[in-house]
Amino acid sequence: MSTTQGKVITCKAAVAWAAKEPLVVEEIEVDPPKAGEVRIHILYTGICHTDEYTRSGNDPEGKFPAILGHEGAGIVESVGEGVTSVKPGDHVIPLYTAECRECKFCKSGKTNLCGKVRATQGQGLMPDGTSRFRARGQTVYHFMGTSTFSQYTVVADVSVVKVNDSAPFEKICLLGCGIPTAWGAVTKMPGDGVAGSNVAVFGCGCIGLGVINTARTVGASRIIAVDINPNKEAVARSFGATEFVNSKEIAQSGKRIQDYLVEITDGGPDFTFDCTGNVDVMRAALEAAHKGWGVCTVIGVAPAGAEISTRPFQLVTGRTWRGSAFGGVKGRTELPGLVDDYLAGKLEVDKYVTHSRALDEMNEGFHDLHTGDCIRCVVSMS
Ligand SMILES: NC(=O)C1=CN([C@@H]2O[C@H](COP(=O)(O)OP(=O)(O)OC[C@H]3O[C@@H](n4cnc5c(N)ncnc54)[C@H](OP(=O)(O)O)[C@@H]3O)[C@@H](O)[C@H]2O)C=CC1
Ligand SMILES: N[C@@H](CCC(=O)N[C@@H](CSC=O)C(=O)NCC(=O)O)C(=O)O
Ligand SMILES: [Zn+2]
Ligand SMILES: [Zn+2]
Repeated sequence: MSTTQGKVITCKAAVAWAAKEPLVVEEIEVDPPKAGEVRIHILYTGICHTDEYTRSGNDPEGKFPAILGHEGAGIVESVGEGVTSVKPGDHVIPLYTAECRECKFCKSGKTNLCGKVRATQGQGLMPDGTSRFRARGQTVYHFMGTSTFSQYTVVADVSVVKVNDSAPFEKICLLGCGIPTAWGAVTKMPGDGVAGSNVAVFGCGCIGLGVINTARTVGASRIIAVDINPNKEAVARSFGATEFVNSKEIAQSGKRIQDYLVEITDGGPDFTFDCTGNVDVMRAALEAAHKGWGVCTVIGVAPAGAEISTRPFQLVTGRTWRGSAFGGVKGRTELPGLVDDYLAGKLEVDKYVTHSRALDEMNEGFHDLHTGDCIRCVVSMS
């Protein structure tokens, strides 16, 4: 039994006190897990663009003060009553997409979206409607059911998965979001799959590069990377892109990027992916997709109030617009296998970690996201 079991833990966390403000690394109090909950000692966390999206005030579900972070890995410190799926000492990854295996969504076999804790998660609360975090005497909200920017966090038992304990935490934290999101968006494509097809990927950040890498792994023919930053060409090619298009240059030449892509691919790529969160890009990605069968997958998360539009004719003429959350991956069922694949050298992870930071440098880590050469910044929480 751990010496902290059943007690309030005082530790450090990066607190987002208000939208648009830098995070403040300070002492917080973390309550013990209640029934059906798990308290985790977080060792490493990645910073995803979605954390920045919420910090910046663009998330309609954003609540403040909050502890952000959803791409972490750590060790179970203690469990609440009735928890049998994990135990103290287990190496785990928190899941922002829960998997209860009992709800209508889980039982449908059609989606990875679980309904068990999603409503309270969106309110920044645990399933009983309360928070386990306090700072400066105030209640602090949870985020995405994970809050990995704290040295200790509490999650629902359906929102955590035990993984192979020989895997390095500083790498497998990326299995909490970026890697499965990209991997699943490609490998779980409905229909005949992406092998042998032409693909266009808009946005060459962690997600876009992961989509490119997975498309290469499954045997796509042409993989066209599209970004506004010319420096992304080399990195996109190193992840498997066969071509690079600077969409800013295409626009400056007076052409729409979708028309250009249709032109150079004899009718359009078979599969396109938005990995930017920009609704104009989502439209271009849909309209670039091949008439009759092209499929556009939206992965990017758009700001509050933004809406997508296109002429319905684009859909009438056989293009499909779909979306993908956490790559369609069922975390408790599939993440252990993905971690094992990483350990077996079958799944790329290391190459995405370009920057490392200490917890006290969390804001510098957010700054890294905007430098153009950062795929993922991993923060050491100790
Ligand atoms: N659906 C899901 O489950 C998930 C969604 N996401 C979302 O996916 C998106 C990508 O995340 P991530 O890879 O971490 O973010 P990044 O910011 O690292 O990557 C986005 C990339 O898109 C580029 N870009 C921006 N505008 C355009 C444009 N008009 N045309 C082409 N490229 C453009 C950016 O360039 P520059 O750097 O120059 O701005 C950057 O290279 C985000 O919206 C994120 O919130 C993330 C994880 C899971
Ligand atoms: N809170 C936002 C929506 C944010 C969103 O779409 N999140 C993605 C994961 S992004 C990870 O980096 C997701 O999984 N969505 C499914 C879900 O159930 O949230 C808003 O309200 O617009
Ligand atoms: Zn994310
Ligand atoms: Zn469920």
